[in-house]
Amino acid sequence: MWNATATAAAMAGCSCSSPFSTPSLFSHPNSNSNSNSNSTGFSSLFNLPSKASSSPSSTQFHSFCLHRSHSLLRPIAAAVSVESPPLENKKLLLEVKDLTAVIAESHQKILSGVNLKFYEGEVHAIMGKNGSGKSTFSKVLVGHPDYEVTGGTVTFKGQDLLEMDPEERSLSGIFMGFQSPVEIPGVSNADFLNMAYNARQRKLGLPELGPIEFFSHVYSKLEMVNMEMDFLNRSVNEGFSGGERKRNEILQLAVLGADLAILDEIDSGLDIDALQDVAKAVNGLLTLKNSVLMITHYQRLLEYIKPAHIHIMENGRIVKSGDETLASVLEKEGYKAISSV
Ligand SMILES: Nc1ncnc2c1ncn2[C@@H]1O[C@H](COP(=O)(O)OP(=O)(O)OP(=O)(O)O)[C@@H](O)[C@H]1O
Repeated sequence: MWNATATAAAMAGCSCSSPFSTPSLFSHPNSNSNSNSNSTGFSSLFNLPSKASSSPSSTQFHSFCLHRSHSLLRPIAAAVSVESPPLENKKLLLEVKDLTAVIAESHQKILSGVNLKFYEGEVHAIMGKNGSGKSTFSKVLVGHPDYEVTGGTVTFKGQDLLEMDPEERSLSGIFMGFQSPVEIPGVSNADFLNMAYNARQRKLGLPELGPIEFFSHVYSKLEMVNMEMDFLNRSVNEGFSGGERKRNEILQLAVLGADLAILDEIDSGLDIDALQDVAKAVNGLLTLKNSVLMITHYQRLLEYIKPAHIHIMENGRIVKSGDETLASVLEKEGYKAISSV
């Protein structure tokens, strides 16, 4: 099922019915919270004008996906890679083997045998021509219902990811930041985040946070992405500019956390300052355990968030992998320099 955790997970970068937008996660206003946050909400607590209500319905969350985990995040400087331990000490985070997938409705093949190995704490980037399958790959990882896996395996933290529904994927620590973040009219950003956070806490058997405690948690994250407090009171992504939506995705990631954050074109539509803010925030979330998979068309993002590995996708599979020099070759010579055909 695609639910709030999924939504949250998806909003944090996924797609739809479970790790991110699950209705079940939002359907317990009187659950065992230490704060009754769902019924009170940020708006009333802080006297913010109530532009958005605080009661998202399950339907509102159904078209999202999302992500997250709540690992502790250690800030580091922007444009600085986390120093990796030697390979033999690294733990395998994600292993994709011969993954094939089709569009569920039409059975059109999009992924034709993706292979990828990802260790904890690593940053990877996937580049490739328009339509090569990058977004499809990321959506398949979070369990987007538009796609059907037809072959191959995906192991995440030692578990069969393909056996999990989208919400379980989110709860297991995958977050997806979408290329086109979805609006949730009538639901304030703060209440959405608080509910998504508490939904995850509930699922993990951890204490929930009421509006006041949650405000402290979210306030420092706002600073991280250089967003004004007013954004907390606005409906999720409604009326946000393209750049504000991208910042909001990273805010969700910062609030919810993730072992693996998948960021689909997080740099698109960002001005130079916003790109630096977003990159700094993402770098601030990296630890020896937290990992990022970026999808991008541009080398400039990779100048701020340094990937250890760059992969080129073509016709639904990874045709070349290398270090950052691959991005420089692409920038100078285009995809013809590395095309497999
Ligand atoms: N739900 C869908 N319905 C129809 N076609 C789809 C669907 N999802 C993906 N496709 C098609 O699959 C191909 C790969 O799409 P995808 O979005 O994964 O490419 P991409 O590499 O992310 O492209 P871009 O760089 O332009 O974002 C495209 O031809 C796209 O039109």
